Amino acid sequence: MSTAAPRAAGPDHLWSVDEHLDDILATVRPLEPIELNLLDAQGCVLVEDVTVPVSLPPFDNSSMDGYAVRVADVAGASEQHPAVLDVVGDVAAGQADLLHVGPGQAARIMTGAPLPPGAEAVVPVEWTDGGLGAGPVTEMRARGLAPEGATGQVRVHRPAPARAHVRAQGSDVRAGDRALAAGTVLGPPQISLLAAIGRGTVRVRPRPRVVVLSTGSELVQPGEELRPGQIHDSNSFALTAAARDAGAIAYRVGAVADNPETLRDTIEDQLVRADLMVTSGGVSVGAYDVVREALSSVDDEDEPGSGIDFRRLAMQPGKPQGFGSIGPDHTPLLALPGNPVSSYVSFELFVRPAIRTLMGLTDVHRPRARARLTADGALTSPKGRRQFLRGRYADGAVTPVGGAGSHLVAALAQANALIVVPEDVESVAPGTEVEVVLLG
Ligand SMILES: Nc1nc2c(c(=O)[nH]1)N[C@H]1C(S)=C(S)[C@@H](COP(=O)(O)OP(=O)(O)OC[C@H]3O[C@@H](n4cnc5c(N)ncnc54)[C@H](O)[C@@H]3O)O[C@H]1N2
Ligand code: MOO
Repeated sequence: MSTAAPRAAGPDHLWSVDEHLDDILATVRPLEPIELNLLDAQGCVLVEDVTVPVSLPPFDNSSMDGYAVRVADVAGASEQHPAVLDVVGDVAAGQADLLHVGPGQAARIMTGAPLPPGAEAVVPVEWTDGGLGAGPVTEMRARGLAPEGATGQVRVHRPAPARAHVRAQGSDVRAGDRALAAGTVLGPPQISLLAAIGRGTVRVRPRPRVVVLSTGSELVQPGEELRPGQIHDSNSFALTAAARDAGAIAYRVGAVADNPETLRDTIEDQLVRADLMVTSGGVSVGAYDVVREALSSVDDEDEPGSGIDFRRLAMQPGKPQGFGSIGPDHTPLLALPGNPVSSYVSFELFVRPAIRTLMGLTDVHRPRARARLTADGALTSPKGRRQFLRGRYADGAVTPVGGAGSHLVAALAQANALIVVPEDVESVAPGTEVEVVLLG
């Protein structure tokens, strides 16, 4: 990451959602490319043009289980007047020593096997008697059960033009072609192609390593009993899952108690495996808001250029936020508010684009759509705040789920979209067209 951008805004500045996002995206830079094994490169952005070294298919081969024949030998063949050919042997996929098919001869051939010299076409086994001397068959008999199938005679019931059922060398890609362009995101089909052309490794931008840690002395890990005043830590799970969903390798650090020294030590310990750090909680104005307390002072003599800026945003939920960099490598850190819906919405709007920028993706944002609001009554929204309400989107309509409260995790679990209510809108009537962020 480059040195944290100087932040001109004063402490009283109310940041817009876009200003905060711009600040993050202006600071976070794509990770340096590395060479990765194919499967480790899944979901990553390719940084090299990949050239095909050897044509695909590498040789003419059969697309059917059948018989490799000479066109003249099967011309005019029918079930009443079959072409009777001598079977010179089998050609299986992977076979290197090939038989020669001469006039009046056929080789039994399997799908993917090289077309043997002399043969010009393949007739599927269903067009023959399979060497059994009766009518048409539907399949070959297994070699172990009927070894005699590789010899004897076969009756062919239909003619075949030259190259019938033959997949030509280079009909897929040719040596020297560009298989994939730099900038391609490697999904399963692209990984298939790379493997097919023999590439075991590729040069890509790696998945960012994201360390997620939650703060709060009230937090207990799921599976453990709650004592009075305690709640289960859900944010570290939600944010870790969301980071993975965004493409990151995410490490969840269990909840850290509200103690600034412990928090600073924990963050310093984690920096070694982090390309990005995400914290939840402790960014508001309370006396126990540990992230703010511990990291406000990080803009220190040890790490010039580092620092976390705590700010208020004109949004709801997600008003208090922290952003900056930390440690010798200026690792970017986003400090999200603790309310579960606030932290999740903040992730979607700010952390996800940061992760995808680190990956070198150009498409870093969730898709958006216009939708007709379906609701029992008008939605209300605080003046001067961009509100992100949870909703269920389908077929061009969106229905709010739950209210605006940023503790409503059950409603969040029902949502598949965020309804965006702009800063200057205080009421939205049912039937109005609204913007939605599709959560996928
Ligand atoms: N006087 C003011 N109080 C608050 C303001 C304000 O402007 N003035 N802002 C409110 C807003 S908005 C938010 S959002 C929260 C943010 O608070 P913090 O980031 O300091 O978060 P905490 O106080 O640590 O926790 C808030 C809430 O969330 C629960 N929580 C925290 N971590 C987790 C977790 N990992 N899993 C589940 N739940 C978690 C925590 O128990 C609290 O209930 O501040 C408001 N206050
Ligand atoms: O902004 Mo807080 O995130 O409204 O609950």
